[in-house]
Amino acid sequence: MDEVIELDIDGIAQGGDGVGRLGELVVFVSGALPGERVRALVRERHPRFLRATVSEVLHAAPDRVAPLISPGDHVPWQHIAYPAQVRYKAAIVAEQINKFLPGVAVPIQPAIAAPQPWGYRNSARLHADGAALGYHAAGAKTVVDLADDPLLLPALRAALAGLRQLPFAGLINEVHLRASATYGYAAARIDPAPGADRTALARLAAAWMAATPVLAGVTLGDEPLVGADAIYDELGGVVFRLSLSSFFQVNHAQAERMVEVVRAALAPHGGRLLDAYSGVGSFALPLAAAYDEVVAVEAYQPAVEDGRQSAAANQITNVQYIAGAAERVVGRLPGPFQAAILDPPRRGCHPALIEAVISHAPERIVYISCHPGLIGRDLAPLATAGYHLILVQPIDLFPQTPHIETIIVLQRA
Ligand SMILES: C[S@@+](CC[C@H](N)C(=O)[O-])C[C@H]1O[C@@H](n2cnc3c(N)ncnc32)[C@H](O)[C@@H]1O
Repeated sequence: MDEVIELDIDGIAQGGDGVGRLGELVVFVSGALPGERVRALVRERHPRFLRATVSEVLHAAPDRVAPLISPGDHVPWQHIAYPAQVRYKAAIVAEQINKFLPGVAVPIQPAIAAPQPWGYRNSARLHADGAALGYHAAGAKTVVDLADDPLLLPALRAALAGLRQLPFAGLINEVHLRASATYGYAAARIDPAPGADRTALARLAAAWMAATPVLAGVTLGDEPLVGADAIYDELGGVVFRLSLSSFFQVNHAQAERMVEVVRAALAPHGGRLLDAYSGVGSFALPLAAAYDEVVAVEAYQPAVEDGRQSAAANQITNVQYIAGAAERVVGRLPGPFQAAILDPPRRGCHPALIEAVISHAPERIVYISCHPGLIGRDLAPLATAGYHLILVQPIDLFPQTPHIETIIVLQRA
């Protein structure tokens, strides 16, 4: 029989679960908030901790609000009032840094709240299963059919509604939607179902575009199918060309704030800037005018192509893009660099990349994290090499979810 426990919640963990205790055991309870007493269903038992899911809230915290979408697995913090989400995120970052770098002073600022806690996402990855179209259920491969998603920008909600009217069953496996926040339109990439006929896919794409005036094009994987195969958006005063698979921050308003924070953190500018894990150049291109030269290193070739085309279209001539793994490329670059930006994917920086950056001895380093649990691991060698933290700035790019973005500025001693 399923085990039900009753406990008080007094903390919140990296990953988003409420935290309580049952005797000697720590219990991570999804859907629970600090200050609550809950009944919870045990999902996993480990020697020192349990994982459980709230089944009944016996005493609700003042921060609890009614969820907007059901079941809403992709918005696991929608039961938390938005100001509290922002507070919890800064607290999680501070706790994670203290845990991994004990004794290091952490100059943490309050998290920068998003101007729009809903209706901000400029991209979505939807899965199709027969006539169902939506996100995967939490921790499973089953597709939860999704009539609408208020987390998305209006152009993407229109694209989703347009596709749902059409006979897509058996033709598509996945759909990646990307919107231009600045210009208010969208494009889509279809990953076909096995054996789907290309002509039928082209007909579906054309019908989808006819039903959705804001949809400018549909690609089949990376190949053009009907209409546009990229979108254009602005960031930091630069017009970017974006293929449908290149990385671009999902929250445009907060990406603008990130560029501002990074620009201010690196002042005084001048000399050479290294932008490692640069993507299309979201920092490299807006900051180019402040440096003699910027070297942008990115492993994903389509993002490098987008970056080069964007640089040319904006008449930016002092940014050099290098396609390759940062951990192999950066150590071989000629120095010196006065400043470096490190913005790795969720798995954090490769240790060889950190060593290579240290060898270039930049005066200032901006490290951008989307995984607070790895900040301590990545910063430890920098701290040992004499860099100290001068700013820790969480910024909320992902309202309604426990994901946390943090900009960390380090200065060479
Ligand atoms: C979090 S994104 C940041 C992109 C960019 N700074 C931005 O804000 O748009 C991480 C980027 O690192 C790239 N990447 C992943 N592994 C890499 C590696 N080993 N070397 C270089 N780039 C890598 C990804 O393709 C992605 O574009």
